[in-house]
Amino acid sequence: MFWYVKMELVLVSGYHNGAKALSSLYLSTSIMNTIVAISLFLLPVFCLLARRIRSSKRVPPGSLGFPVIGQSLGLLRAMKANTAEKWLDERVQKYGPISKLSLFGKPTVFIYGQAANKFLFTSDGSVLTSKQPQSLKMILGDRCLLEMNDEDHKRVRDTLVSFLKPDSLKRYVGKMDEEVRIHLETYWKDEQIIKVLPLMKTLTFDIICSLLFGLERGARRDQMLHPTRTSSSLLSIRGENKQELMSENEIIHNVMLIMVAGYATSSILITFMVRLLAKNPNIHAAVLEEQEEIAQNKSPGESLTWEDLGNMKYTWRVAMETMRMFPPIFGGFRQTVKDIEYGGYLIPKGWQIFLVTAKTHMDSSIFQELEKFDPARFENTASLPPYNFVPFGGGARICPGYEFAKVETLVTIHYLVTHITWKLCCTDDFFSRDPTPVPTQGLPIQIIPRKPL
Ligand code: HEM
Repeated sequence: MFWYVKMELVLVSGYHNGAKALSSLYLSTSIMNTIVAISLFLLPVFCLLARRIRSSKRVPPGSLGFPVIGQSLGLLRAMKANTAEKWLDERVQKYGPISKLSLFGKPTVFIYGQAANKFLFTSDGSVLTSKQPQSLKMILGDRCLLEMNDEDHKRVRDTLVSFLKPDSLKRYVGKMDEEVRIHLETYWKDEQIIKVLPLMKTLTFDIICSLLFGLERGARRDQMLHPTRTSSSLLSIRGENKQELMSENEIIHNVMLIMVAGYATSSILITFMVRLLAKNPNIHAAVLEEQEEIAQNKSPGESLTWEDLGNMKYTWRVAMETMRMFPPIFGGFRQTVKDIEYGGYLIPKGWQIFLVTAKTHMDSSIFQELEKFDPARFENTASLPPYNFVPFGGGARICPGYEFAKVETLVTIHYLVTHITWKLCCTDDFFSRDPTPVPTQGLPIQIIPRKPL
């Protein structure tokens, strides 16, 4: 702008002062031209620099730490020591609710809270993609749901979810009932001391093998550990016109995902319910009362039905309160597709977002008396403000195994409370995160049979 005004002044003075002024005008014009050329060249550079300076000012506070390592070891150590909440609270105190750090080799922004949950669950693939840390990707494969987005994600998810819908689940109840009984008869007998977590992992693994992959007890189940030899029912999935709905890689990678996502989470939920019921005799008594009422209407050996599960409302509240206090999954990762603004900060394209979804479960402005194990909180779930209680995530990626997990948990707790009692044998009350919560020594308990199965 400046060069243009100056040239106009020179032109006006040249009109009044003759030839001398005219030559001066030519000189000024050529200088002006040079300035214009330089300015045109520098302007974009200047704009770029200005943008960079502005952007870097708006990236959230915090430090990216050492290259590659960043804060990964600090977080992993805190999780092992069961001090992850404290570790995160210290970050919040130091940097505020949104801060940058580096996790698993990537620049990351840590966010939490109801608004953060809503943002993550409602953002589509044009803003955030699902990308897991490299280590998880190597285990599960790059064609599993957690690595897929938009149309691809929808296609594969719709196919998988058909196996997990209530219509399919209604047919599973009898089979689940059988798996649970055989498991309890085999491992939970006499007055012995057993470890709950490894046994629950065996049970939930067996249930998935049998119900989702059609693998009955015996050597064939071991094949699931070698996915390339899998002959699961998922492999035979076809569309209405017999066309293939998923590629072979997609089937293999999602079989792996369902195995891991399905058995590692439900086993934790049931293990922590066993722990909390032992510590809260009144709640154990109320669960027993509900389950005995159902058991009394059954003839010996008759299995539970879908309708019976609908009558286990109190027991499911106990499960929800267990997941509030000890969520099997306490957070997740996404990646930005473009520069985005969140909470007044800029999160650059390609950065990781680390959202600790379950931090709202331990927010005293949402749940009173946080440390109290109180299933009554869930008597009226409609009164809970949205995006605060999110053990199964939310939005397009909400856990498709939610109903499946509910059925296996209710069936297992039914047979546990009606057939045995137990007391904790742990010498401490400790658990670490790996990344799911893991009680000391797998939670040893002394079992006392009540009545035979
Ligand atoms: C108590 C039990 C369970 C809990 C607490 C749980 C929790 C979750 C959460 C929080 C997510 C969302 C992760 C994210 O947004 O990044 C998720 C996803 C998933 N869960 Fe579960 N889950 C459980 C049981 C199961 C079971 C039994 C299955 C299968 C039989 C299963 C299969 C999956 C799959 C396939 C996904 C990925 C969905 C997608 O990306 O679209 N889960 N689960």
